[in-house]
This record gives sequence, structure tokens and C-alpha cells, in this order.
Amino acid sequence: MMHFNELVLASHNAGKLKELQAMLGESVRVRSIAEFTDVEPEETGLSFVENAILKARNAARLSGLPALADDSGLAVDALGGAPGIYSARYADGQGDAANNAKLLDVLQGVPDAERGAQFICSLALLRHAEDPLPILCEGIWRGRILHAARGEHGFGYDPLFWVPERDCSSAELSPAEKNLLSHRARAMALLKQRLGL
Ligand SMILES: O=P(O)(O)OP(=O)(O)OP(=O)(O)OC[C@H]1O[C@@H](n2cnc3c(O)ncnc32)[C@H](O)[C@@H]1O
Ligand SMILES: [Mg+2]
Repeated sequence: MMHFNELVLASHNAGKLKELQAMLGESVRVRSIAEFTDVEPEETGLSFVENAILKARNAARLSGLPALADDSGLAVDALGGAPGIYSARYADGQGDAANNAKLLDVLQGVPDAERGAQFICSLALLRHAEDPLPILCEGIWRGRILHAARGEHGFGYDPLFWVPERDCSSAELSPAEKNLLSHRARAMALLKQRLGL
């Protein structure tokens, strides 16, 4: 078991930060990487876990604090797991709306039965910049890609992700409900267990 009073969240994504902070609750004082830098490290890894470690290591180095990073994305069955680790860059860095438009476009005409997908979240926690044994946890959330956007909550691909267990899109869930069900929630539950939180 391991405990800190403080850690830095190595993400520049406001939606993610809000969710991670809500899930950590009062258990630890959370600082943002934005206090230390505006520069985002290049995500050169070929897997979620490599990118999560890379982001956490960069943040630990810059802040001198333990660092938690989240690398996540959407893997669509009919696309062989794309956009996957490239989810944020799917429409060449034009942002969430462009990513969602591109996904709807490439899935045009694909029937519901073939629109299965999963959100994936890989969390990496490093105690310090040279930590040789990061704590790694992952979570997967199965669903299906809708034919049009629904809902106003969440961020990223949430309006296009159908949640079978609730019969609505991920963007139609309240933030509290998404934080009980999501890929990020599952990964964070494992991390909290590992930390004894
Ligand atoms: O790397 P950081 O700074 O954390 O921020 P980012 O937005 O670039 O994050 P990623 O590199 O991990 O890319 C994640 C992509 O997957 C999407 N994504 C991840 N979790 C999601 C969720 O819970 N709901 C909707 N989209 C999500 C998100 O919108 C991005 O396009
Ligand atoms: Mg990123």
C-alpha cells in the first residue's frame, strides 16, 4: 500500500480532469499539470499504457510530485479497433466535433449489429519521475456507436456512445452515473484498491 497527500494529474483535457477529480474525492490533494506547463508531451507510444506512462513521467519530472495520467480512447469493432490510441487525433487535431463527424461518416451504412465499440482507459501512477514500477490499471466499457449524436453531458465521443445497460447515450448520463459505469471509473476503482484508498 502506498499513500500520498498530493499528486499531479497529467492531463490537459478538462472533461477527463473533472471526472478523475470527482472519482478521487477528498482522498488526496489534486494539482493540475497546467500549474506547471502548457506544453503537452508528444504521445509517441503504440499502446495506451505506454502513452499513460509517458505522460505521467513527464508530469512527475516537471512537478516533482507523484503523477497520475490517463490515456484513453474509443475502439470500434468494425474499424479493427480504430481510432484507438489515435482517438484524440482522429480528425487531425480539429477537436471533438470533427472527430465525431468523421466517425459517423466512416460508419455510414454500417448496421447496428456491427457497430459494437469499447472505451478503453489506461491509468499510470508514478511515485516520482524515475519510478521503475508504475502502478497500472485499466478499464473497458462496452457499447455501440449511434447513428447521430445524443445528449449534452460528458465530452469527446460521449454523444455517439450507446450505453446498453442504461438505454441511452453516454452524454445523456448524469456525470455521477457516468462516473459509476465508465472505463475510467473501472480503472480508477482498481487504482483506489491498489492504493488502499
Ligand atoms: O492526453 P491528455 O492531456 O490527457 O488529453 P487528451 O484529450 O489528449 O486524451 P487522450 O490522449 O487520452 O485521448 C483520449 C481520446 O479519447 C476520447 N475519450 C476518452 N475518454 C472518453 C470519455 O470518457 N468520453 C468520451 N470520449 C473519451 C477523448 O475525447 C480523446 O479524443
Ligand atoms: Mg492526449
